[in-house]
Amino acid sequence: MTLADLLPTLAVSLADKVPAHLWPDSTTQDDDVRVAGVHLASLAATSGTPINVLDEATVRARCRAYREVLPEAEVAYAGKALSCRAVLRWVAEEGLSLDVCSAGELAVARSVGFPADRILVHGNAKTPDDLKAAVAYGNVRIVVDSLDEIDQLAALAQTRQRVMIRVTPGVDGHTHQAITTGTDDQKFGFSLASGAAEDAVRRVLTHPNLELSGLHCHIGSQVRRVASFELAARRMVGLIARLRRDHGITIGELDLGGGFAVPYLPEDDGFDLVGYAHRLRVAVHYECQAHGVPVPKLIIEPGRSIVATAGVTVYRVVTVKRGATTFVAVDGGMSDNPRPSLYGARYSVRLIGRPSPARRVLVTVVGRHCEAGDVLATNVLLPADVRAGDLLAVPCTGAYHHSLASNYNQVCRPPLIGVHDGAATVLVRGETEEDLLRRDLG
Ligand SMILES: Cc1ncc(COP(=O)(O)O)c(C=O)c1O
Ligand SMILES: N[C@@H](CCCC[NH3+])C(=O)O
Repeated sequence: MTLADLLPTLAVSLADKVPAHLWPDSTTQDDDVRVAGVHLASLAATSGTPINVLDEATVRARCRAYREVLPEAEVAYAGKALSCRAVLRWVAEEGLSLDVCSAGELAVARSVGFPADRILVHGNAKTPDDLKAAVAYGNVRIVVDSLDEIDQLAALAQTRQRVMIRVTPGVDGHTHQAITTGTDDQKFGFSLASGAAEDAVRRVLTHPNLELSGLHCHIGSQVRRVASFELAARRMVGLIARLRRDHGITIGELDLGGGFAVPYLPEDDGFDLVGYAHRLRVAVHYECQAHGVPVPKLIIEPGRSIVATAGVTVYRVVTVKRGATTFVAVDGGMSDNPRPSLYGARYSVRLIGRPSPARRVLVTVVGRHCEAGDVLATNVLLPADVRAGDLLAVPCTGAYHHSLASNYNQVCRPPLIGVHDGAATVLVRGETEEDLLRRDLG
């Protein structure tokens, strides 16, 4: 065999290997992808497709990484990224707290006995049911987001209720507009610049059954720039100092939210967690010293970065249409992953389950839904002989996939399958048509 014979094969195997940092920690790649020792193609053969696969060890490792870099902080997992009993048990066991944003997320927390004093309840428009569920849970912290909510909560609370105030610090996270939450003039929080945040503090103080335990801000999701987090932290400490000066209040807890970016594409850098922790600590301590206020207990709320790279989705190719663009259509789509249509999100994709010596070509992977915008990945390299029946694996699907999934076109939501030590366990079963029909009382 000559080198020329070998080169295409070499190129093929290199092209197929989506870089390791996009997969769960335990992944090995050859013709197939194995996660925690489980062959994804075999799993797809037995479980059907699409499937969302989740590596327990990766979730636990990310939890530990946050606790290690900021041991003095409370780390609250933002359950909106992926909320199910198993994941909440894992994060509870790893010593994390939990951020929930609805009565439904609280119900999942309750079902695993998540400790109340480690729960933070968010939401810009908490319904009366959300507030009742939060109060009934007992000893949670409720992050209030409007003057209406403050009064409603005060009317509901039987005993003293701990609250935090969500502040909009006027900081741009430089992320997609739909997930930018720290700038002024938007639906979340009380603006710092306009004085609304101080008005909210005053309102809380008028209610003797509300106890102000801290301040909160969250500048957005998939934020890469540490400088944005730093700026938000500095502004929040400035507010803490003003509250002490003008109202004699000492703020004990400062929650700086989540939003830490993860890589989705080979060229994406990972988030510099160690650098973040260092710069945040320095910024908070420096500002506190400058203003002469005690350093509050810090809280952070990572969601995506705890679960995103722990997840892989496996689809089966239904059909391939070759034209100016090659459309590879799979058996899922915007119902299990609306992120490309919502945020123009991009993904890496690879063929699994069979070797292919064919040259690599640029294709667009699309879903099965009745919308031209139902695209999963544009311009990804797949073997030119990709065909119906093939399996495709998409990494980085642990966050905001299972939790954002819908039943569009009456398509059943896929199962969530946990993998650990060579074993696969169904964590959340896939929906069936009976599930869908059970709700339809017509
Ligand atoms: C209040 C709050 N905290 C934490 C998060 C978690 O963000 P991420 O999943 O980007 O870490 C969010 C979502 O953006 C949020 O709204
Ligand atoms: N759903 C968004 C993140 C929302 C963040 C929650 N506040 C995403 O997939 O990127």
